[in-house]
Amino acid sequence: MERVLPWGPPAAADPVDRLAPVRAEPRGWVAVPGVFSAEDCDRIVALRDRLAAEAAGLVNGVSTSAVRRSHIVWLDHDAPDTAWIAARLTRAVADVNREVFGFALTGFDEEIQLTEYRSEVAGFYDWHSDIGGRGIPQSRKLSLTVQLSDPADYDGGALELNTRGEPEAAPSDRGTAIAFPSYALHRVAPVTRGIRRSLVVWTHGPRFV
Ligand SMILES: O=C(O)CCC(=O)C(=O)O
Ligand SMILES: [Fe+2]
Repeated sequence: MERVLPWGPPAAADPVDRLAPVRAEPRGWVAVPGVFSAEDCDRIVALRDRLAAEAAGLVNGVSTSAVRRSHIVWLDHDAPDTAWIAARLTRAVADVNREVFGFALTGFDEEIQLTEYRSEVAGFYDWHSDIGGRGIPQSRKLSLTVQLSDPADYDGGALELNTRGEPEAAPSDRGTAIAFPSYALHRVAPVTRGIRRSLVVWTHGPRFV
C-alpha cells in the first residue's frame, strides 16, 4: 500500500521555525532537534525490548556482515502501538523535505528500523549509501535517523556523514533526527562502551537516476 505524505502547509508554525537555522545554512545533511522527547525515546526503547523478546527465535534480528554489526527490530507504520512513532517521523520528514531538500517523494515503502549497536560486539555500520542495488531500496530518496540513546550511555557510535568532502559527526542529542539524501555516504563508528540505539526511516520516490 502506498502511503501518501501530508504535503501542504505545516500543522503549526513550530516545525518551520525549528528548521530556520538549517535553511539559512544549506548543507548536505540537517539535524532536527526535539523530534522525540526523552520520555518518547524511553517508550520506544521499551517497545523495542518487548518486540525483540517476542521475535527471539523466530527472526534472528542480528545483522552481521563485513560492513555492519547491529541488532534490528522492524516497526510497522500502522500498528496500534507504533503508529504514533510513524506519525511523528512523517511530520519530520515532510517538514524537512519541504524546507530543505525538495525531493519528489511518494511515501514510505519499508518498515521503520529500530537499531541497536552493542559494545559487547563492537556494533558498527561502516561507510555506505542507503540506496540499494535492487528492489525497494533502489527508490530510497531521503533517510532520517533518530538518536534514541543518551550520549552519556555509550562511547563511540558516532553517526558521521561525508557530504562535503570530509566526515562530520552528527549531533548525538536524544530525540534529534538527522536527515540526509539516501545517496549520501554515512557510517556509525564502533560502539566501545554501552549501547547506542537509533530509529531509521527511509522515504521513497522516483529514483534519482
Ligand atoms: O544508526 C544510525 O543512525 C544509522 C543507521 C544506518 O545508516 C542504516 O541503517 O542505514
Ligand atoms: Fe544508512
